Amino acid sequence: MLQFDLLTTDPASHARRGRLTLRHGQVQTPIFMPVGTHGSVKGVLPRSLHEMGAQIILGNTFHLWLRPGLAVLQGFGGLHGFEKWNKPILTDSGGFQVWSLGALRTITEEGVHFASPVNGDKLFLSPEVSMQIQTTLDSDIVMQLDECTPYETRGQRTTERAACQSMQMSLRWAKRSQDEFQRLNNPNALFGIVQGGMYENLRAESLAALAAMDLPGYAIGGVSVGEPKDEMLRIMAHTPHRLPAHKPRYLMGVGTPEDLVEGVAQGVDMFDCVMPTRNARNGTLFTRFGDLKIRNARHKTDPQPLDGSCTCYTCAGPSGVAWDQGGRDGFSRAYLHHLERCGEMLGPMLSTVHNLHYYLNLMREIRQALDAGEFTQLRARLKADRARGV
Ligand SMILES: CNc1nc2cc3c(=O)[nH]c(N)nc3c(CC[C@H]3O[C@@H](OC)[C@H](OC)[C@@H]3OC)c2[nH]1
Repeated sequence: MLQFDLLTTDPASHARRGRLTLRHGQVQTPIFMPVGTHGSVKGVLPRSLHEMGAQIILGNTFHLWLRPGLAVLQGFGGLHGFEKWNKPILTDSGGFQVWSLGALRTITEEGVHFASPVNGDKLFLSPEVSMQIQTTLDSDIVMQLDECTPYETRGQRTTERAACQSMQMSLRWAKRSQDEFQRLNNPNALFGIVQGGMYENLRAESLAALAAMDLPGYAIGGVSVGEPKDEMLRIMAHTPHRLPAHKPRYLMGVGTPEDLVEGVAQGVDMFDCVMPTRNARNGTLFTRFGDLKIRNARHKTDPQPLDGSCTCYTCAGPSGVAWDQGGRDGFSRAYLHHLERCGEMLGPMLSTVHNLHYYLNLMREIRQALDAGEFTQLRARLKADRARGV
């Protein structure tokens, strides 16, 4: 079940404001979706996710299938009951993780045979098995099983012929996913995934075939897989706005704050990326004026918060009043630098709250600008601010 209401479209770009209604609630778009691969967004309490305005989070079929396993998840009625998240969840099909297993797997038309990296068990993942797992997880948005076409194969750029064969198998797997999804009477929403490598003609073929399947939503896969930035931007400029306008569009695995703004301008509604959470754990923080490395000695005595305009708990404390507005309840860069240097758990926790809040707040600002017809101005201001440097 999914309803997508298109609220406004920007006259000067492909940007649009929308609202997704799913079984576990509504999601305002454009939206960023925090990644919770193993059933938790690393280092963040669910209550903090609610406080910072997270509307939907991700889970991962592959990892959850291996651990804790379907029997455990079944006992809790699925992932919502297990991880105590009562808003929407999107789960990936598991294909991307199996691909990253490299030598440990054999791909056939039927599906993928591989050895569990957890305990060595011989496992088999097919479109049908992926649908069965995601039905047990009871996620609001289910991704088809696809093959994420690699950007390179043995150091050589993937050829058009190889990308075509891979894309066509993903189309056959989309059909098998849809048939199984319907056979299981899954009440949620199945998304197709556009492949085609870095070849616009193949992307067009993939999206036309998927559009004809009349799926509730569509993702653009096969990007953010190590390709040069200009290649990703080329696909981002080609594919999203060619997808059905009245269906949600999800760009998988993207990206930096600049990529999100550019993606919205190209017509993307939904994003996921491990960057805010993963970078937080290695001390790279996003701020309005650029990225900041908290381990750098220059922060040793700095009383300012990470970002003077930020109202997150890390920058503005319990009062939520930003430093620039006179708030002095936030944690200083000196303190965060100290925690990082000592390897204190609280360091990555506070950094993750800030980075996720930064991404979610960026999308909130974009939605507000689209509502006010000021997206072009916001896009220009964000670009200039981020280039200023911290
Ligand atoms: C980082 N760049 C990136 N390019 C991607 C391309 C694809 C793709 O073509 N097909 C599929 N099915 N998934 C993709 C994914 C998602 C990875 C999942 O893995 C987890 O993030 C790492 C997360 O699981 C909670 C996410 O679920 C949506 C990509 N991620």
